[in-house]
Amino acid sequence: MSPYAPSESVARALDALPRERLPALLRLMPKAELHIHIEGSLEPELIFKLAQRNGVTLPYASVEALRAAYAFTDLQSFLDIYYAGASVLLKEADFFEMAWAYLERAAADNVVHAEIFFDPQTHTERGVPFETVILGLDHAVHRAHTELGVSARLILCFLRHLSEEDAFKTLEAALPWRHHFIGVGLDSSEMGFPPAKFERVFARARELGFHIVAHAGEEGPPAYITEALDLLHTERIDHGVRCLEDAGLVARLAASRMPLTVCPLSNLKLCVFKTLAEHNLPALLDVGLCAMVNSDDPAYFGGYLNQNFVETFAALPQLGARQAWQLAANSFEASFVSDEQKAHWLHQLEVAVLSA
Ligand SMILES: Nc1ncnc2[nH]cnc12
Ligand SMILES: [Zn+2]
Repeated sequence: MSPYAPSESVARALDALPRERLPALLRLMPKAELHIHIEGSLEPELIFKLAQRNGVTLPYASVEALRAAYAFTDLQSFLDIYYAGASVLLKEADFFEMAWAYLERAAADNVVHAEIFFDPQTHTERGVPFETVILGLDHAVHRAHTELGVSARLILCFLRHLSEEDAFKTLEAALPWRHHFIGVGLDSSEMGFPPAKFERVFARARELGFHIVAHAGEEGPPAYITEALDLLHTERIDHGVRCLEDAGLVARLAASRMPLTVCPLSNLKLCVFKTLAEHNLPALLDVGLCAMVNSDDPAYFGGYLNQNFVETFAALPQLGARQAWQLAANSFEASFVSDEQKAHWLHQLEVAVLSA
């Protein structure tokens, strides 16, 4: 059961909202974004600008040619282009500019809080120091707080196609900047790289006091979700949409209010679901799971957070104002902030519904 059910007056307002006013509510309601890879917010225009500034040659002739290559068949076909795009990031100013652009877009979508993934190994293996990455991102995070009123935190992700030893080295190299990130995660190619491979490095991260999240059940089987829970002791599951294939797992996730950071447009573009109309988000909510909507890699998947909300609700008539509330409330519940902060945003959500 969600601890954030709407009050009676808010429930009445949600039930009375005409369907044509739903997109406006989705846009204006405050929400948290908990699954966004900052390298996945790098727009083609910025890729070309940074390539020119840094003297990096791209295997695409133009912005249009690059965009035309965004026709993915699965996760790996996307990751190949995503890592190529990230190769233009060399200087602290580049990381700042990328994160600032995302945070400005997030603010425009009424995102009041973002927990942002970054992939240090994508950069350190090209010779970019960890310090360059973290200082650029941290600068944008601070500026977003003062200039945009958006709170943001960073989560360091290990690439699961690399070794656990490499992840250990990355964690140790990051420790001088440990106050600049709040958690560790696990991303990149899922199939064939089960969470078990990273059990020891996540144990070390937990010992150090970091929050723990992991991608699981995006393309991989429900067993990977169970492993992430049992071996990595995750506090959230990123994606997790394949959990519905295992009824026992669903009962466990629901009973523990384990958050699932669902990314509908990502699932569509990576062919996890053939159409948005077939997405299982309504089913996830119906069985009582703490799911919410996120953009994953918005520059590659056709939209930022509000676009994800609006397109998903347009495709799925089962999703109405009650579900909009639930998804926003779940995003606050699942965030790594204080209960006082969550209560504050929930109040803002009530105000937004009553004025919609
Ligand atoms: N959707 C995704 N799954 C796994 N790794 C990723 N890295 C960036 N986006 C990702
Ligand atoms: Zn992701």
